[in-house]
Amino acid sequence: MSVPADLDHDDYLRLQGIHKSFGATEVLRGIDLAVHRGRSTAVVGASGSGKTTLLRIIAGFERPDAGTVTIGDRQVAGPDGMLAAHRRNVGYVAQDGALFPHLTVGQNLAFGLPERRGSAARARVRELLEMVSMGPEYVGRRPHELSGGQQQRVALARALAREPQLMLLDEPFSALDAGLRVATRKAVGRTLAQAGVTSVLVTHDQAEALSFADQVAVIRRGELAQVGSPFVVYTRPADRETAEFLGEAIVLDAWLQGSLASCALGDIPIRRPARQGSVQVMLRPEQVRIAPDGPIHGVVVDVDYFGPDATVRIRLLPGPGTGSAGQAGGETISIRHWNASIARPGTELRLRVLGEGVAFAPDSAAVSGN
Ligand SMILES: Nc1ncnc2c1ncn2[C@@H]1O[C@H](COP(=O)(O)OP(=O)(O)OP(=O)(O)O)[C@@H](O)[C@H]1O
Repeated sequence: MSVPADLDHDDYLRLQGIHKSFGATEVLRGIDLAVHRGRSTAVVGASGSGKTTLLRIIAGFERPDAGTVTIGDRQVAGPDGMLAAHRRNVGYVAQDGALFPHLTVGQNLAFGLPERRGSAARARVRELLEMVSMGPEYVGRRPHELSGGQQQRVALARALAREPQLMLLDEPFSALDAGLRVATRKAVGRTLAQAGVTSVLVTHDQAEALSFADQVAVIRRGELAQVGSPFVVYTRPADRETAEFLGEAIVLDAWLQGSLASCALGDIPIRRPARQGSVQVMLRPEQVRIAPDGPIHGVVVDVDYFGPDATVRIRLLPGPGTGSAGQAGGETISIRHWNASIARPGTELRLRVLGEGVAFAPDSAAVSGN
């Protein structure tokens, strides 16, 4: 198969114009995505948005209706045909790890090796376990004698056994409880980065996507709504739906003049505004701080406490600091604060906004689900 002329040499995986329907359901509608060699991309989206279908197309388990998949310098799916899944040099880790339950850890790992027995195989099994931070004492255990996190790490080690250049991870941490999920995710991320393996993770968990990957691709109804670094997609989301999908957002009506959006939280600087006049301005809750000398006045409506911090709902009051557009206050916003006890309902507070906001078209719809 051909080498595409426009392949960026830093890209190890490139998808161009991928379409896929199942019967009358159009699941993927023109996906373009490039993943740099040795780097990680998280594809994040709501249930049913097409994540798994996309991963299965990259793996070679599904055929795209249109578009091309290029891995390394080889087009593996496109008008010229399909390269079989087992010839793509791709590892795949599913949600449940899918270890063989009747085989030991050592046998599960050896399954992927060209030589399954002998001292070389035993040494390689130990090396693979080491890569996922597990000692040789696990070799003789069966999957049911491991924790969920250990099972997932063995599944990753098994997928690494064939030394794939590309690792595909389909919600591999979602069955783990919160603490284990974070630790396993870190261990897996470190292992893949050290091995120089290019990886694509699909997840519906925004925090997981933002913390795991160098690049985040937000998928919505079969299309990529935005692709960028975790910092950029979180702080400068392309639209309101993306903003609200990726985290909590404060969205207020505003009037944008020059690079200042005037709203109930005062005049908010906007980075490179694309429009002027009537807009909606978006801030992340952590950008609004309680400050005794802050220019914005508000009154606490209620507090939702959950450990490291609390969500404090605040009704904004008209005050000297409110925007020049003449908003009279009355909007309610939710912010985060570490000390729930200073924010009892009815308490008057003063607020300060940090950093820049993002402006969206005024008719931006709120999240509609999928
Ligand atoms: N083999 C198939 N035949 C028919 N429809 C399918 C098939 N595979 C997926 N679909 C449909 O395609 C849509 C996207 O499914 P997909 O599994 O890719 O989504 P997802 O984003 O991974 O969702 P989830 O997070 O729930 O796993 C769904 O509506 C699903 O029902």
